[in-house]
This record gives sequence, C-alpha cells and structure tokens, in this order.
Amino acid sequence: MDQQIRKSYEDAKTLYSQHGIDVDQALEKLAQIKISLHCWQGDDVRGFLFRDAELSGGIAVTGSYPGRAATPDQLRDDLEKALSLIPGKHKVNLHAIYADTEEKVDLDELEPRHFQRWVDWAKDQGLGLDFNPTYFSHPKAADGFTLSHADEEIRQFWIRHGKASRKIAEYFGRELGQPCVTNSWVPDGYKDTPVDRLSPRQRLRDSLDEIFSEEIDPSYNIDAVESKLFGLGSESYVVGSHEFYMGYALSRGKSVCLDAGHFHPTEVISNKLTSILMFSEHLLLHVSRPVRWDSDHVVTMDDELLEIARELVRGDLLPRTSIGLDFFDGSINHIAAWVIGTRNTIKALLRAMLEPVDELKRIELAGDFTSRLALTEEFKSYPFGSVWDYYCASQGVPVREQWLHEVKRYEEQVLSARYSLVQNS
Ligand SMILES: C[C@H](O)[C@H](O)[C@@H](O)C(=O)CO
Ligand SMILES: [Mn+2]
Repeated sequence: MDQQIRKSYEDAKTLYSQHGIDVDQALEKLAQIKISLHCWQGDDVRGFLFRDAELSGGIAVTGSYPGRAATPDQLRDDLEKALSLIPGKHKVNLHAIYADTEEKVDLDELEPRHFQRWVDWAKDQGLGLDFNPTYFSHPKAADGFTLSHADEEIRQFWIRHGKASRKIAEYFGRELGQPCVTNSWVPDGYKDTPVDRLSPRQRLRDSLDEIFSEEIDPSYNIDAVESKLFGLGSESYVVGSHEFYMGYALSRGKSVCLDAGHFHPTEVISNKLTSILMFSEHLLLHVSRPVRWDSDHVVTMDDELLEIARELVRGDLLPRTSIGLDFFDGSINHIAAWVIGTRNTIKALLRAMLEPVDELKRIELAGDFTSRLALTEEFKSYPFGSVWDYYCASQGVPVREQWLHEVKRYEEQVLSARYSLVQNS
C-alpha cells in the first residue's frame, strides 16, 4: 500500500481515538455491510423479457448515454466492472423482467430455472441476490392498475406473478445461503381525484394476502412492500400509500420498504427509521435522490444520505436493515452511476461510524446543546477521507477518483464497441 495513504490513516486514527473511536473496529464493521446494487441502472429499466416494451408505471429514465447493457451477459460484465471498483462484498437486486432465458415466457409463468444463469454467476462472484416482481412495462398494466385491478382476470394474472416471484426468491436464498429480499412495488393509482379510494385498497390487501399465503422460510426469503406518494400519471391517488403499507406490513409481519424519493419533497426517510424499527424486526431502504420529485438521481453525499447513515449507526439498526439502491440515470455512464452511488452510500456509513456517538449521546442527555452543536460541526471536517482511502486500498479497489480511469478505459474498450454495433445494425 502507498506509504502516504498508510501514514494519513495512522494520523487520522490518533485523532479519532482521542474521542474514543476505534477506527480499525469501524472498518471491520463496514466490511460486513452489503449494499444491494439494482440491476436496472445498467440498462435504463428495460429488462430482457419484453425487449420492445415501453417503460411504464409512472417512472421515467432521462438521457441516452451510449453503451447500456443489451443482454444479460453484458449486464453481468458491467456489474462485475462496477463491483470491482467498490469496496466490500455486496448483493445484486434483480427485477423479474431481467430473466435470462431464450424461452418466450410471460410474467406469471416465470420459474427459478429462468434465473439459473444469474444464480450461477452470483455463486461464482460470491454475491447475494435480491428480487422484485415487475408490476409495470406490460400490457396488463397498461391502464396503471395491477394488484388492485377491478378486472378479476387481470388481478389474478398479477397475483400469479407475485407468487412466482417468491418462488424465485426462495430459490435464490436457498442456493446462495443468504436471504433474498423480495420487494413489491405496484404503480396502481389515478391521475385525477378518485371517487372510491377504498375498493382498490381492499383489492390490493386481498391480492397481497393471497400472494403471501404460502409460508417461505425467512432464511431464504424476506418480503417487503414499498409505498409511494405519487407517480407520473398517479398524481392524485396511489393505492399503495405509506399508511396503507405501514398498516399492511406491521399487521402481516412483513417489512416496510422506504424509498427516499417516495415522500413529499420536504419529508425525509431518515426520520422514519427509528419509528418503524420500534415495531418491526426488519426494514428495507431504497436509497435514492429525489430532485423536486421522485427523479431517481444518482445518490450523492448530501445531508439526507448522511442522516440516514447516522440513524442506522447511532441506533445500531444496521443488522436489521437491508440497504438497496434505487436510481436510474441514463444521462451518464451507467457503470459510473453505480460506482458513485454505492461508494457514497458506503462512505456515508463510514462517516457516521467515525462520529463520537456515545460522547454525543451523553452530552445531549446532559442538556449541553452548545457542545452537541459544536462537536457535530467540528466532526464534519475530521479526516474521514484518509480512513476511506485506506479502506479502499486495503480492500483492493481504486483509491479516490482513480476508479474513473478504469470506467473510462472500459467505456473505450467495451461500451463503445457495443454502441457501434448497435449503430451499424
Ligand atoms: C424499478 C423499481 O422497481 C422502482 O424504482 C421502485 O422501487 C420504485 O421506486 C418506483 O418508484
Ligand atoms: Mn424504489
């Protein structure tokens, strides 16, 4: 390792130890944390099952940066490249439309075997897998309703898809020896003010109950449900609101998924973690960055990311929280987007671990709010960067912006060839 990196690390350790912070121990803890990288950043949420389908469900990708993955092999290559630039061992989060099969199969007919190549790859790479049923980008979701649909035939189709998804998740968990978190998000809602808000919610509840009726060993699969305030085209009413899913998850022993972009622009999820985890064993996060709306921007080191990390660390909530990413930016290099968002998420957790939590709690309890403010502000400029550099070097991944050279090289050697192939076909 570079001597300067080691020296800066040792200096930083001395500073932190003056506040009782064991930096080596923090790094050991950090190395245990798995972030779930969402496959859909790699191809602008297209998937492989229905290649001509338009993205629907009130979510949108903007930008057409060249070289996005067009096949499962390309997506796996890109994920491998991204993961080689991120410290730690992580998970990959798949959507049902990313099945890797030559068969023509609809969403309600999917089986574990359609994901076997993903599982073989995950085993080979030492990764875990998470899963999501895809309740959008399909003709049966064309009017914006799925599990709460008033048409019984359509609703049953989506119920079958939900059940099929859990079998796939169970297979992931069993094969990979770690639980797969299966997250259900449905886009169902109305653009304009509805007359009947109740019936769709009753149907959504009944559909979920039916999907979850089969018991699956939680060491293989953990079910989560994701709410939303509004989507494009569902501005006035979303069936699966926060209150709906809080009630649903807590009454059914399921996990709540909090997406940072799914609330009112002034509402933050960091303030919700301790409340939900008081009544639930497990929580799923979709770390995202809303800019004015649920725009799914790449995660940056902003105040909310840091506050989420602090809440997880200060409350010792990490063992009970699964951290997934959820952004899709088509305007920049797709691999760089993963690397930036994931490195930031891990770096924010490190920053939170390098704060004098016990000391700050004591100060707060004693009512010394002057010291609380003074110390939290001073710690913002403590040398966490030196610890981060050391962590990257010791994990064998590029230090600081060196990873960008790797991405640029990959772009030149792999992505641009892909792009010219598409142009010439
Ligand atoms: C593609 C994902 O399922 C999606 O982003 C979902 O998690 C969501 O957040 C929808 O707004
Ligand atoms: Mn989400």
